[in-house]
Amino acid sequence: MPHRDAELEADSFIETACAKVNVALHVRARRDDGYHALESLFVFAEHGDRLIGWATDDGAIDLVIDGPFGEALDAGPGNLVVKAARALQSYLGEQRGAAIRLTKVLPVASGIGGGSADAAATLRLLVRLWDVRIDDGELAALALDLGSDVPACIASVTQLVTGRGEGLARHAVEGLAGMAMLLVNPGVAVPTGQVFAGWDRQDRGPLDAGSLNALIGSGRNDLESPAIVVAPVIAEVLACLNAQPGLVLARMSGSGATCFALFEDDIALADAAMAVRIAHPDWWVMETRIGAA
Ligand SMILES: C[C@](O)(CO)[C@H](O)COP(=O)(O)OP(=O)(O)OC[C@H]1O[C@@H](n2ccc(N)nc2=O)[C@H](O)[C@@H]1O
Ligand SMILES: Nc1ncnc2c1ncn2[C@@H]1O[C@H](COP(=O)(O)OP(=O)(O)OP(=O)(O)O)[C@@H](O)[C@H]1O
Repeated sequence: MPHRDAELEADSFIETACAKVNVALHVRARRDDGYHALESLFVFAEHGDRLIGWATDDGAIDLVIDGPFGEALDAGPGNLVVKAARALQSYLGEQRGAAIRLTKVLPVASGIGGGSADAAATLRLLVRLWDVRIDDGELAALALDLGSDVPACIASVTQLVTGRGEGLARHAVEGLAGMAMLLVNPGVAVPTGQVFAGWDRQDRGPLDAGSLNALIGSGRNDLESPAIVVAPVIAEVLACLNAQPGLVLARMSGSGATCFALFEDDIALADAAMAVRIAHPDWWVMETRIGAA
């Protein structure tokens, strides 16, 4: 029997788990629950991990992982895809299961929320596969239980995010959507908790996300310094990006180590991507653009 391309099968659904980028990330306070109160502008890249899924009748959640960063990940119960599926099943009392293939394109533990985006994409995928309805607020609560970045990854559009990650407001900034963006990771996994623990507890003030100029001029990533202590190579990535012609902004995303660079146009983006790849062939480089507001 000829091999059928899985993507052509009528009963499968596909979701993209787009990379999250914190254009600015202001840490305002350490909360009593140990988490930090943030103010951050989240944007999403047009590219990310890919999930394809089929509904099954036996209640099992079967995950297989491939892709360039697939080997770094276990497909067992600790995987955020499996955790998200189990959480939704138990919330819904759902008897059906799913077979899911995750193609891991984004580096793991890298500040661009790959795992969080996978968890959110899994929730979206299963809601479609199982044809179930769930209230937005209930879905957001399920998502927050899986990780602070997961609620914002459900909609994967530009949002102003506050609190630990639970305060979400859609927030278009003129000029941002469609902007050429380079993501660069030097290959060092940086644990989020360790970076927050290194924050010096100095509140450097609120985020002004009113315009691109404000985000560039007065926006910060307060986790940059503690992340550089954990992974000094981040400073090298930033220096390399800051030296590229046509640059609009270079900054670290999340808790690192991935840094992003926004460019004036596609040519500057392509030139910078090539320059970084030649200078640092071992770094991960992705050319993309900022998705819809
Ligand atoms: C740095 C960001 O990526 C910015 O978008 C997020 O705040 C982190 O989100 P995340 O990776 O989903 O983080 P979680 O899995 O919820 O938390 C990992 C660890 O990071 C720390 N953490 C996380 C979020 C937050 N607002 N304050 C924290 O202090 C906590 O020590 C927590 O145990
Ligand atoms: N499907 C998954 N993809 C990536 N990481 C996963 C996944 N499942 C579990 N994990 C675990 O989750 C942790 C965080 O992964 P993730 O890639 O989301 O980090 P991050 O990019 O630093 O996120 P953030 O920007 O939210 O801090 C890793 O230690 C990883 O082992």
